[in-house]
Amino acid sequence: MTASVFIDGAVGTTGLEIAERLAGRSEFALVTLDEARRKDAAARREALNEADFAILCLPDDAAREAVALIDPASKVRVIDASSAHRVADGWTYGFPELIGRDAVAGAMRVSNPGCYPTGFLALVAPLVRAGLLPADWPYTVNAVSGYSGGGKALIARFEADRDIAFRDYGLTLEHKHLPEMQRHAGLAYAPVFAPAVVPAHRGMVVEVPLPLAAIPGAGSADAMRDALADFCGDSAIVRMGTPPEDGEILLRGSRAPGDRLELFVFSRADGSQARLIAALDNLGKGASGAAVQSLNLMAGLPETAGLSLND
Ligand SMILES: NC(=O)C1=CN([C@@H]2O[C@H](COP(=O)(O)OP(=O)(O)OC[C@H]3O[C@@H](n4cnc5c(N)ncnc54)[C@H](OP(=O)(O)O)[C@@H]3O)[C@@H](O)[C@H]2O)C=CC1
Ligand SMILES: CC(=O)N[C@@H](CCC(=O)OP(=O)(O)O)C(=O)O
Repeated sequence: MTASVFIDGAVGTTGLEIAERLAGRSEFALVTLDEARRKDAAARREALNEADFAILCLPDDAAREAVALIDPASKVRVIDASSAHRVADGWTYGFPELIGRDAVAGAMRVSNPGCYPTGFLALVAPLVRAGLLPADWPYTVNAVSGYSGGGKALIARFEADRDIAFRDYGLTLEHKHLPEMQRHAGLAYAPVFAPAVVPAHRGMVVEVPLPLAAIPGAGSADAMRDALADFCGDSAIVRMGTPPEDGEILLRGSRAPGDRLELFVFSRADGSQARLIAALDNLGKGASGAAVQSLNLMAGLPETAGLSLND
């Protein structure tokens, strides 16, 4: 049977990439609103309520508005790519590797994780669960993203001003991703989060530095590698990266789209310090790839269908 899918925000950065991943798939039929009607509340209400699945690729306020347009009796199942519902009651956090594939498969309302939290949570949550990192340590997250992470507005800005070599931001220390990082890793404190943007279209590197010798109860770097490998299991999407022989992880301006998330643990020979690093595509496992993975599970299909998992 073919399921209908309405992407609200279909011409935005995330929406377009989801449509690309669904194109040509016979299991899904895309419902589209033309340019004149795509922001019309009545047209959106009808499309939202009649679809089998609605994927919200909208700013937070518009995503909340879309949910309010849904009749409680509607059969529609929702995946929200925005940050509006990531710690909200009644929503399942769409990180199947962390929350459980069955939980996502059975959910009516799924909130897609943020791109930075995807990297952070994959590194830290399994180690907290395994007792290798304490829940009450004040963690730090350093991250760089390609400019598509900021949607159409940031893409336009970076493409208009080729002189920006590095953009440090989040300087109020109140980034919207902090609540989901804290909640879904089960931490006592929100991490100190230092995000930045570089002049690459897509891709991101998320890093958690660990002064292991000073962290009460921290496990060894080897034990962390083993625990993260267990977390990856036989997933085709999340895997341990091969440590680079040249000792560097590059985010190339020409990075191809991809839906993988790769995890690394680097450490000093004396074991006193480690750096946990996650590499992903902000538009892949960080957004559109994750939404399609959850959609696949909700539709009872293999989780990797339509995803780009080539090296
Ligand atoms: N880019 C990324 O890497 C990631 C994005 N996200 C999240 O996904 C969501 C979408 O982001 P992104 O695709 O980057 O953003 P974009 O700005 O690229 O796209 C958003 C789209 O929503 C449309 N829109 C805005 N308001 C309404 C409305 N009231 N009704 C219908 N359409 C509307 C916009 O229209 P118009 O074209 O006219 O502006 C635009 O096409 C955001 O919440 C974002 O935070 C999450 C993870 C990663
Ligand atoms: C580079 C850049 O600006 N990135 C965005 C986050 C992208 C993302 O994950 O989107 P959500 O808004 O859905 O969480 C930011 O820092 O706000």
